[in-house]
Amino acid sequence: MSSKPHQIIGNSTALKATLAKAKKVAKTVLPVLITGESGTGKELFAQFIHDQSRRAQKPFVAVNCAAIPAELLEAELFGYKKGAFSGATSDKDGLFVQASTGTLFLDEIGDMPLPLQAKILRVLQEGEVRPVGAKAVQKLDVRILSATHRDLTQMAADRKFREDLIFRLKGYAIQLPALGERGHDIVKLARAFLKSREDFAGIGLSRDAQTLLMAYHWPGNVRELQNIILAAAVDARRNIFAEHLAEHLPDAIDVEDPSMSVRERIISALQESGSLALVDLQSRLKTPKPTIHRHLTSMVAEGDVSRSVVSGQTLFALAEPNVEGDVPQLTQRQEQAVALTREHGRITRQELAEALGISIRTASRELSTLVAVGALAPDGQVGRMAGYHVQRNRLKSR
Ligand SMILES: Nc1ncnc2c1ncn2[C@@H]1O[C@H](COP(=O)(O)OP(=O)(O)OP(=O)(O)O)[C@@H](O)[C@H]1O
Repeated sequence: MSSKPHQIIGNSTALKATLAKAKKVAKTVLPVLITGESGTGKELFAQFIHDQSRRAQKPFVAVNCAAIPAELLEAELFGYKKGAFSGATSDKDGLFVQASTGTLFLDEIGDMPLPLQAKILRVLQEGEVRPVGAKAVQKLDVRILSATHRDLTQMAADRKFREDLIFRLKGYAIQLPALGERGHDIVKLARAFLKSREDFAGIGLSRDAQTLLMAYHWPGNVRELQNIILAAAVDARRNIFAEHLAEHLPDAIDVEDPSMSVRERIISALQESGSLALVDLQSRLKTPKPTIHRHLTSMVAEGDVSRSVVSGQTLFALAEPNVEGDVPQLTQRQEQAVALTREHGRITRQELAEALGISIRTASRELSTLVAVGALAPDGQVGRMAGYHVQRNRLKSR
């Protein structure tokens, strides 16, 4: 339970842009369709739009269309008259009427059965509802918000969702970013979840736990983060460490080396495969496409990665290492790293971090850069055991 209900946590660029849209549309009575992966906060945003609207003091009624059996959904939404069916022992207002003058939030709208879609369309078009078994219609004044994690346009193409209903629902569209696109919000959210719980008061997040949180791809988004943080907090004493989290993470991550950043994982995937398309990188790294794309764009700009189009498909590969005569400018620290590697014959991230007095994450980054410029070569081992040696004849000292 959150101490501040409906507070939307995060100040990443992606989240702020979405919040700004939500605030603007809240001032109107346009229907809003909120899309985004499961657990990204669609219901929270719906509540936020209502709270920011002129209807804030009026009812906010939410219904999960996927949770109510199809045969009950109609009566639930439109209400019914006594005797309309067996079990209808008295008149009952439907959710449309209960939300009157306020907001009705149709969650998981993509799961609404087709016959009911037609009825909803009629209600939205005509602004009136007829309870099951009633002769008369009731006028409505309801603002409609809806949400789905499904691709309604694709569903319409597959004839599973009515296109005309999409137009009615989508007066304005808000697409929520996946958690993996929200950068440091992940740690902010994790802290907020711990703080909001009396039973976990005082439990902190160690550095390695934060690094792991940032490195994980969060297929279940904020809901998954919340579950995992709270489960890890049960095992922790004062601080949550990476191993507490790792125990509860369902998907593979290089837990041995949580400092492996998206860039490092891109480099390692390209080292293994030669060249890959964006979609291959996405499935290997289990990281959202926009995140990988953002990194790839700057890696191409920095000359670490090359881009080519083969049979209409864009492929990415590690850029050719520098050859003699085209000597990259290394920083002093990078030169020290090369010298240390030469001295030891082979070096790991941990050894480099210790020798230079830097964090493992920074050491990893420096090693990746040195691999990308052709100064060092990896020895093929993974995680904490990964070692690097000097790439002979590739680099001249400055
Ligand atoms: N930015 C945020 N700040 C604080 N809490 C958040 C945020 N985003 C999501 N949450 C919390 O994460 C949980 C999941 O959010 P919510 O139920 O709104 O997601 P959803 O997108 O509607 O999921 P689904 O599609 O599975 O129904 C909720 O407990 C919600 O309060």
